[in-house]
Amino acid sequence: MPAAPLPRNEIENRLSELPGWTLEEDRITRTYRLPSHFAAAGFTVHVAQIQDELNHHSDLTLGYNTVALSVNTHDAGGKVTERDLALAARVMAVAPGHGAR
Ligand SMILES: C[C@H](O)[C@H](O)[C@H]1CNC2=NC(N)=NC(=O)C2=N1
Repeated sequence: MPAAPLPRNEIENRLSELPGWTLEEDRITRTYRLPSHFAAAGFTVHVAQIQDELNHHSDLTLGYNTVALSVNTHDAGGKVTERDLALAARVMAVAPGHGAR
């Protein structure tokens, strides 16, 4: 998958298809709220599995009942690329199954 930095307008356009995800200082971020701490921990493990599968890893933070992701592409100098958006889309697809919103 290409790891070329994307222009801001393209990122913003693509984020319109990723509800809740925002662009903050060359990172895309999203905080999910879960029904319980245990659900949040399980969601964290699932996200880690997806990240290893994609070989693309966010800063993944587990809170009491939240899971926060913040990601850009290190190999592209810390800029947002298709790889970040692909990760966000995969996470978005599995979130409902965990009760994450
Ligand atoms: C060697 C390994 O393939 C690279 O370091 C991978 C691992 N996970 C990664 N994660 C992120 N966010 N950006 C990268 O460029 C990246 N590269």
